[in-house]
Amino acid sequence: MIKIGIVGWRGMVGSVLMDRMKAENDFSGFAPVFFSTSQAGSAGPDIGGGPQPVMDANDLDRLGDLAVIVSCQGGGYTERTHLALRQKGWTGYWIDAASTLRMKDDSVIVLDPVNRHVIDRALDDGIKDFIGGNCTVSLMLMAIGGLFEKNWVAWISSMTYQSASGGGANTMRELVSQMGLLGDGARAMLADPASSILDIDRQISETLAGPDFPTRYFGAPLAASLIPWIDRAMENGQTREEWKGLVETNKILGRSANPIAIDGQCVRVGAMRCHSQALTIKLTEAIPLPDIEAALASANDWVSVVPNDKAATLAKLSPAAVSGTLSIPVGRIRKLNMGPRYLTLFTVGDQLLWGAAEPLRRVLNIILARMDGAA
Ligand SMILES: NC(=O)C1=CN([C@@H]2O[C@H](COP(=O)(O)OP(=O)(O)OC[C@H]3O[C@@H](n4cnc5c(N)ncnc54)[C@H](OP(=O)(O)O)[C@@H]3O)[C@@H](O)[C@H]2O)C=CC1
Ligand SMILES: N[C@@H](CC(=O)OP(=O)(O)O)C(=O)O
Repeated sequence: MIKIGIVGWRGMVGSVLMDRMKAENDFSGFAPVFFSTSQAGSAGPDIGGGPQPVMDANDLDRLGDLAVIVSCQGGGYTERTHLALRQKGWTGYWIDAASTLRMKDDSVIVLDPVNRHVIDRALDDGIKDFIGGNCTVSLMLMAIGGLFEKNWVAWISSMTYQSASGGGANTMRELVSQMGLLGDGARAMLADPASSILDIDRQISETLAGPDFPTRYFGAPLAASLIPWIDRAMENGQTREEWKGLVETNKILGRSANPIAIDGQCVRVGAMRCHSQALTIKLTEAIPLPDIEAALASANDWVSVVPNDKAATLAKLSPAAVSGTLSIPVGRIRKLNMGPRYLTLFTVGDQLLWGAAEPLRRVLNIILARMDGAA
């Protein structure tokens, strides 16, 4: 059986990946070898039949013995390990969640429901590095891939509402701690129906500004607030998260030489693990709304069009409705006052599933099928 190394299975993306691989029975097709930078020798995950042994993720000789390595370990590990393995002559497939290798010429950003043709061509060409895309970009493409397929997109402006999970496990914990403190501070007044809403509001503001309010990971309150900054600064005034929108989207679509303009503002909000985004799209033609909805809905098995009414929107188009699922609802679809070529829509997706883990397990299966076929 083909030996596949899995590094980073303990982390947040890795845990979601493990859950999905178990749910889809992926482990029946190969022999997994689990690695950790800190837990070598301890009992590893149970994929049926008891805990698996855990190997040292810094052991290049053992890694070099594998046909495929899947890493959800982080960019630092990729930097340390990928090049060192390649320099030792390792020619296996490297599948990674980290952004480190995404924009390299000899890597492909994977999102097979959207760019299966790019992945297949890369495999034909002998490419060996297959990297998951930025979560916001992947979720946007899952939502509006149908418009790109038709070549109806002239440009996009995206305004995002990104969840705490994008910052990692500690930021999710910090958001919940912040919410808890706010609730605790206001509890007595909330229990008294005669209390003044302005007193409650004052109490919330005091708690937010208090010295004990936990902001170590976000650097600012997120609960009862938001943070219009994600990732580090670029020289042109964008954040790096905003920069990824254009470069990664066009690379995924295989059109970096003739890019579609994409820009906007990326904002962290108090959702747990679903990113939402409002898109303004300039269409190449004045396409009628029913045609647009049909193209969106038929692009892949996970996207669905939500009718533009209040009941459907509240029921289906929110992080609370989507969290933990592979669904990609697209709603609030309408033409803007600016004219018939200006479209707006709103979409939500789980950033740990389609935004991180799912494209990785799917490209692993694509690669395994190729290797099987070649054997
Ligand atoms: N979070 C996200 O939304 C997304 C993340 N990514 C990328 O995926 C990579 C991994 O991200 P993420 O999963 O958030 O990272 P985590 O910090 O959750 O996990 C990374 C590694 O940290 C180590 N670790 C240390 N302490 C613990 C602990 N208490 N519990 C679990 N693991 C621990 C584990 O490695 P070890 O076993 O070696 O100690 C683990 O594999 C990053 O490159 C990130 O940029 C990509 C898309 C989305
Ligand atoms: N930057 C994303 C999460 C992430 O890990 O992105 P990337 O894989 O591009 O570094 C967010 O904060 O929501």
